[in-house]
Amino acid sequence: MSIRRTRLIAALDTASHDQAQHWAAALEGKVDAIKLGLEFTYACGLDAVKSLAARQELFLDLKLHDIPNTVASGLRALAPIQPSLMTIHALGGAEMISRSRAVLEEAFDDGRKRPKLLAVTVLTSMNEESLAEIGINTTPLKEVVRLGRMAVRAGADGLVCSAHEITALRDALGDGPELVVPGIRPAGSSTDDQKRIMTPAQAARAGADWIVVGRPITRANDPAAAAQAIQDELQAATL
Ligand SMILES: O=c1ccn([C@@H]2O[C@H](COP(=O)(O)O)[C@@H](O)[C@H]2O)c(=O)[nH]1
Repeated sequence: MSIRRTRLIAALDTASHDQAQHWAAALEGKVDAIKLGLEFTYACGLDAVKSLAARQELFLDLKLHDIPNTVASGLRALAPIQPSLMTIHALGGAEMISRSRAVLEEAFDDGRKRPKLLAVTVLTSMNEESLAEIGINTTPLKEVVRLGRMAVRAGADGLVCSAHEITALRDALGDGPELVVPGIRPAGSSTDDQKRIMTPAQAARAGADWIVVGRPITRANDPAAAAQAIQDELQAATL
């Protein structure tokens, strides 16, 4: 059994600044970080991202994927927001990842805490069938480990993966890389568009550093109570 503490990130997926502020305030002290992604950032802008980051630890999940120079420059432009975690796609390749890491090292060479650079491996909304549709004829597990090895070698601090791949990634890469795990569904909740899912307790036992939970919290009648129930489940799983 793992002795890591698995931390909870609430994904605040909304196009409304008021809604995100409301959730963030309700979840303060109940979650370890908030996640803002494409929907919020495109709809509300970077000043709104910055204002939410001032109150809570931030996972800025923009999943950059472009040529190395464009991704590295994008990260340089995002650096003033100072998130704790930020994402690029592993499929952008080793040069893109190493240049991204170098840009972050440079932007934070003044002693401020550098954001951890996470490479997204295979989206948790994909299964073996959806991989085959894009011409990748292998299992998500093998593909995640292949991409994960390359990404960590190139300079990623961690990986976004599903809970199903944690054990294989730890075997391949050790305890170093930060494993951030979406596709989390408390027992009985709707799977929505997620394919590779596990419960909070299963992900904690597998050794996730962070779990990312969106709709099971934000669609609950009482998001703070839903987050607290997940924290209780995480704690019980690692006792
Ligand atoms: O592979 C990935 C990468 C990122 N995500 C993000 O996590 C949350 C999950 O939201 P739920 O509502 O709990 O499904 C969402 O913001 C995704 O962009 C992911 O799900 N899978």
